[in-house]
Amino acid sequence: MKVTVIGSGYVGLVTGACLSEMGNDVLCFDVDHSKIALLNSGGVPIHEPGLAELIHRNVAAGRLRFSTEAAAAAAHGVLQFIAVGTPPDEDGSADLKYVLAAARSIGQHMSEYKVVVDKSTVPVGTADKVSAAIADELAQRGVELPFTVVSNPEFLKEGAAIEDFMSPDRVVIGSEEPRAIELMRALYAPYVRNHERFLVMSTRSAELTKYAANSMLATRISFMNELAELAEHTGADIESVRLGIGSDSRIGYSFLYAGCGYGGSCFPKDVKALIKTASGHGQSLRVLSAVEEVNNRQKHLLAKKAKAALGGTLSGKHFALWGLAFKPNTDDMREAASREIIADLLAEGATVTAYDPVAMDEARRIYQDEQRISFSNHPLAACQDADALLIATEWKEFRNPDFDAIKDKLRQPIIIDGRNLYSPAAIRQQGFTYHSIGRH
Ligand SMILES: NC(=O)c1ccc[n+]([C@@H]2O[C@H](COP(=O)([O-])OP(=O)(O)OC[C@H]3O[C@@H](n4cnc5c(N)ncnc54)[C@H](O)[C@@H]3O)[C@@H](O)[C@H]2O)c1
Ligand SMILES: O=c1ccn([C@@H]2O[C@H](COP(=O)(O)OP(=O)(O)O[C@H]3O[C@H](CO)[C@@H](O)[C@H](O)[C@H]3O)[C@@H](O)[C@H]2O)c(=O)[nH]1
Repeated sequence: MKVTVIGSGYVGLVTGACLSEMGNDVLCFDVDHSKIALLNSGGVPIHEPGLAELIHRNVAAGRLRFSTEAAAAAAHGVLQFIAVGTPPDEDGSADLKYVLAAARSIGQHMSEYKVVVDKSTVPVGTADKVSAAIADELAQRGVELPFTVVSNPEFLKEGAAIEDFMSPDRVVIGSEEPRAIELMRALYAPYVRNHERFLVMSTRSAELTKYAANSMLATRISFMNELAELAEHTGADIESVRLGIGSDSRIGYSFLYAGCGYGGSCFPKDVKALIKTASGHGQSLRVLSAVEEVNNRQKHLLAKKAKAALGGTLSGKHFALWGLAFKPNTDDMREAASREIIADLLAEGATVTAYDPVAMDEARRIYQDEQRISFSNHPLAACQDADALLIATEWKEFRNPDFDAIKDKLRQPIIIDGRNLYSPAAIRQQGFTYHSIGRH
């Protein structure tokens, strides 16, 4: 099938690469000329396991191309995927300017039937706005052409994006138009082996499903983070509690890890946007507001623990920080807990040496004007003369470090672990003062 993907960011590239892998003829379009130039010269702008290989293979096979030509993009696919960003507005609601610009671009250039697929995460009612934008462009051109707008939210996780796209838990299609539904069913047939996992519903239900999924997952995390605090007060261990409740098949183990807060380009923005959608309808989402509040507090916890561990002041102290990405296997630092931790430490007069296996280029870009943070190419070297080691991301390589070497490097053997990587008893036996989340 001929497919155009509008937006060659995280979701656009994964979508384009995975659709071409199954034999579709895919054109990825982006208004960012430097990004397309990079892709056309064999580069891949994001770190995602398996993505570069997939892109290179399908480009070589002639099934995947990149372009900045809006007219060529609109002409290419009968399916036009919109996968552009929906960042938060100043008030927290999703900013639709990129989505509507993409819709208008289709309307300006299309010359035959198109199925326009909203893959971006968009608030309830956006499919109607996309429809109106395309219809408006067609009217301005004085032409009448058929098109259908379908909602097809994306549920991939960064770091496991290819696998999530290739073997999805479900594919959600919001449409009531049989022709469009059949095209989508044919496109996704190789990926969705269990037909019950191809869920067709109204566009509005599909749009809300995406926010509901992310909000539910964020709720589980904040719930556990709040209980972790209670565990600290009461002498319970949040890890034991996680195992105790996760073994109930109605609850399950996923997304119950307490830590230094959820980040990334999705949970914080989508929780905010859903709260905003509800308030636009005169409804207050009280549970979700608490989820956000708990998460905001959680991101400040590591600096608070560091301050308490170092006698009540951070001024003049130096810290090693392991982990900058918002989670492992990505270089993405959007809304990462590390950013709040760094901000808190610097604000109180401390300095930081940070290490991350893949996010250091991104961090150097973010902190290019900041003298009080430096970077080390080795986790051990980052610990040199630090008053404590802080851990913000659970990269695999942090799980079994050389504790003796860490102790030699640190000024004081203090570890403040925002991801509960080590056994508190074992690490204390090694001579460390160890602070984690919700454990003793
Ligand atoms: N990143 C994720 O893990 C993830 C997962 C599921 C859903 N989503 C959602 O998917 C959407 C895209 O997210 P992302 O992380 O890929 O964003 P991104 O910021 O990585 O990429 C967006 C791309 O769209 C391009 N763009 C903007 N306007 C354009 C236009 N008019 N025409 C062509 N290209 C245009 C930008 O130049 C950019 O390259 C968002 O709504 C996001 O919430 C993201
Ligand atoms: O038990 C847990 C699980 C996750 N996290 C944190 O939650 C954040 C988000 O993690 P994750 O969901 O794995 O990453 P994303 O790539 O942001 O993926 C989420 O957001 C995407 C964009 O909408 C969705 O498509 C995915 O289904 C959804 O999982 C990260 O900071 C994690 O450290 C925890 O603190 N505890």
